[in-house]
Amino acid sequence: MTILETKQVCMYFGGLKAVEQVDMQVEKGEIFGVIGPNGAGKTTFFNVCSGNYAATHGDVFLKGEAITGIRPEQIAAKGMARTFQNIKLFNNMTVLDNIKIGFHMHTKTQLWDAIFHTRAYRADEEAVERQGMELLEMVGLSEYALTKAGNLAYGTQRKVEIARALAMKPDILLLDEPAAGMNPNETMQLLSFVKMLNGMGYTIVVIEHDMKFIMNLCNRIMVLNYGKKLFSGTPEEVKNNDEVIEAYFGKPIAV
Ligand SMILES: Nc1ncnc2c1ncn2[C@@H]1O[C@H](COP(=O)(O)OP(=O)(O)OP(=O)(O)O)[C@@H](O)[C@H]1O
Repeated sequence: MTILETKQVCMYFGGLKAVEQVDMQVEKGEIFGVIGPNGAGKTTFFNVCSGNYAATHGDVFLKGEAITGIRPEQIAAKGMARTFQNIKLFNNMTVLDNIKIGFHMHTKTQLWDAIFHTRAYRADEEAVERQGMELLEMVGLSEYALTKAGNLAYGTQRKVEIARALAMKPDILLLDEPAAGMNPNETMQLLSFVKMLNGMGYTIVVIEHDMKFIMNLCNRIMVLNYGKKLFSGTPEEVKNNDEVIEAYFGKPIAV
């Protein structure tokens, strides 16, 4: 079953064709990679998929439903969550409080309830606290629940950010350069973490520059170059494709 599909997606900034006629199909349960040289259009393409940008042309489908042009929070509510290149945690809040923010999307209480601490508000707070702890336990981060996010090692912050995206109860998770700035040890741990999430049933689409990471992680990979899809295939096929090798400045891809 196709969970995320783009058809002829284009994104232009004035005369600049950042994304040009990209077709992509991500199947349920897979880890799908998006790679390409700097400026190839990867992040712009993600922004179109997640509703942060409205495509100039083309369509995006989530679980068969057209989501082109609808707002990011509506797309998130339909089952797509994402992380960004820069970590966006609240550093002065605990890990648990950061996670709880993700859950509040699903609670029914209003501002009124929060101000007056109504029974409904207290019940929601308790439920969110419990679900937050359950989520942290599920992903192996419960020991950090009461630690301030800003005090965590960089690699752990990244995991917490991914865990917070899971609070939105997504079917599909888009990760934009999750290994950026990590040391080799943190990258290895992140690889296991993402594989574990995939084992739990989450479909994952990931942009990454670290070739070793992407080749070891993904079932299939799409290569973008100058906004266009250059090639799509298994890691083995990508590694051996002449056009892909050429796009990476004529060098064989080191993995
Ligand atoms: N908001 C914007 N306004 C104008 N041009 C933009 C905007 N966002 C991206 N671009 C341009 O679109 C092209 C694609 O950029 P994008 O960031 O999507 O590439 P990328 O493949 O993600 O690059 P990197 O690997 O360096 O993150 C680049 O030429 C970039 O300068």
